[in-house]
Amino acid sequence: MLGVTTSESISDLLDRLSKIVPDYPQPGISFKDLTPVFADPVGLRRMVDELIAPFEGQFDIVAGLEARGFVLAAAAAYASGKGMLTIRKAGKLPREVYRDEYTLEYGTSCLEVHKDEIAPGTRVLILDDVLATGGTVGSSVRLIEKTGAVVAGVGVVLELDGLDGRGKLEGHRVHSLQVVHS
Ligand SMILES: O=P(O)(O)OC[C@H]1O[C@H](OP(=O)(O)OP(=O)(O)O)[C@H](O)[C@@H]1O
Ligand SMILES: Nc1ncnc2[nH]cnc12
Repeated sequence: MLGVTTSESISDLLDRLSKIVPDYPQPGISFKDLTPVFADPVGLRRMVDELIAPFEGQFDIVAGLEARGFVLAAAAAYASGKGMLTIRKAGKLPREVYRDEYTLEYGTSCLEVHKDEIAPGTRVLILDDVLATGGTVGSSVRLIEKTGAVVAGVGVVLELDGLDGRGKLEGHRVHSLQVVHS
């Protein structure tokens, strides 16, 4: 297994591979960089497997949130034999969209989804790398619900404590692989 013992916990694996970058992208923000985990073959597989395991049999499609969420969602959709719902930043989707503006830890943004991408009632598993204020995932929940689909659950690799992202997702099942101090 490429030098990684199978007994290593996901938390230890994330501690070993991820990087913390102080004052990025703004002073005062402690940025949790998961790109080294994406780059590691065992790391990527472990993250994806552990994100989808609690939701097995409970979702029809995996939603990926641009940009880092795409990495996890595409791999998870492939691994579970499902498709991926593409949720993009504003202005990138070519057909009619639902749009939702939100704030996140270091600014404001806007997400969009194609209006006709999924049928009403479709059970959607949302995956992203980091849950901070919950602005991004909360926005995705609203977009998915606008299409008439149903949020089956939310999976994130890192949940930053102290920012109450979970509080914005009341009524939804949130599974995080590691809770970290922000
Ligand atoms: O809980 P929140 O406060 O919303 O923060 C979490 C979001 O912030 C990051 O995305 P970012 O918008 O920086 O975009 P990127 O994936 O394109 O780097 C991260 O990938 C999450 O989607
Ligand atoms: N502190 C942080 N590190 C990485 N991604 C983030 N998204 C929002 N806050 C973040």
